[in-house]
Amino acid sequence: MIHFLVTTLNLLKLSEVEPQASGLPEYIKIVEVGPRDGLQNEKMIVPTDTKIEFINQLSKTGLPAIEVTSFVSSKWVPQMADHKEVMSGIERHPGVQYPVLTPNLQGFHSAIAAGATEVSVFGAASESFSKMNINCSIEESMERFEEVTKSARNMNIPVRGYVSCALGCPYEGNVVPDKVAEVSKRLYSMGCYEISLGDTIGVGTPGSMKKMLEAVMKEIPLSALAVHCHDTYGQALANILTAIQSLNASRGKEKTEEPSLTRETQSPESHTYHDMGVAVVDSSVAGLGGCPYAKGATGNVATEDVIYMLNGLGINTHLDSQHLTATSWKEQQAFRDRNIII
Ligand SMILES: CC(C)(COP(=O)([O-])OP(=O)([O-])OC[C@H]1O[C@@H](n2cnc3c(N)ncnc32)[C@H](O)[C@@H]1OP(=O)([O-])[O-])[C@@H](O)C(=O)NCCC(=O)NCCSC(=O)C[C@@](C)(O)CC(=O)[O-]
Repeated sequence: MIHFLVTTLNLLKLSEVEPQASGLPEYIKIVEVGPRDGLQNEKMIVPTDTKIEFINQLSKTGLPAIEVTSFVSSKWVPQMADHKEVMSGIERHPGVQYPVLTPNLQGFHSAIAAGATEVSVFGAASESFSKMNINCSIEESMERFEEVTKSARNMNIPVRGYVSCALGCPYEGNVVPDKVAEVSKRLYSMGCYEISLGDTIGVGTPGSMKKMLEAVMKEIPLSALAVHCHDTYGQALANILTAIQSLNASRGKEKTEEPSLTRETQSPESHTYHDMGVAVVDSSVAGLGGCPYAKGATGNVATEDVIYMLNGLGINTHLDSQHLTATSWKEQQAFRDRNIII
């Protein structure tokens, strides 16, 4: 409640801001990660039909992208063991992207067989986290992702790339921005159309977010970046606000090499991405989330809170926030009815 009141009070001031005048993007694309990042961390397995219903409800809210599941080993993440059933069971709405996580070629082929039309590879800027999360070094992960992006290119499947631990690692602590930039550049160069920078354990602050983005933007264009914030220390909205503000002063190259499938070709509409801040934000309804291999990390930033802030800033998301909040609430009730605690 206090959080809600504070947010409301701040937005009374922020709503007077003109997006263009203040260097904010006109439109921000929300990538909903609740069904994957949210549910992967639940203690109790969410039934497959509940997941499918959850995703079908989310599809009606106008979200442009909903991360559905991950094609990972069920021994590593039992919550995602029903990936094939979920992927093939959901209703697909025109104009909505339904990406899934694929750590290697095996996952990629299973995802495609189940009907996936977009995949995400997920690397890290920390060696220890890479080993704990996907059981290989950063270098080995890049070799696997090269295989995935090569196969994806041949099939015209867009690939998104994650860089976890962009603002800190649960095993190594501090992560230097240059390492985040290096891993991001490799993913972008191999053809990932967008790089989502993950504050996996939610330790970032506006200060560290700015420094990290400055380093990454020297290597890849702003138009290919997304932020993925967890809210462990209540910094997620402040970090997102930092990321979406104009970062012109620190921008390096606007474009290096063009990946085969760009965000513009994937977005439901064409938007202005240049001269503003980051224009893609990952979030999770009801703040679901966490990574099973990042102990202590709490949920993602709540989609409802992000939309509320962006509405107040006059930024378009093309989302029905009331419908979204109702969906989130209804899903919480559905999970509670089945004794699944969120
Ligand atoms: C990557 C592996 C598979 C390597 O796991 P491994 O044990 O090193 O793999 P392997 O190649 O040695 O194979 C061992 C077994 O796994 C199977 N296997 C191999 N690949 C697959 C696959 N794709 N799907 C299903 N099964 C697979 C393979 O068939 C074999 O089965 P067995 O013969 O023992 O029965 C494992 O470490 C894994 O599944 N890790 C997933 C971890 C995960 O999902 N973490 C959470 C997501 S990351 C995250 O949340 C962060 C993010 C993205 O949200 C951003 C942020 O917040 O920062």
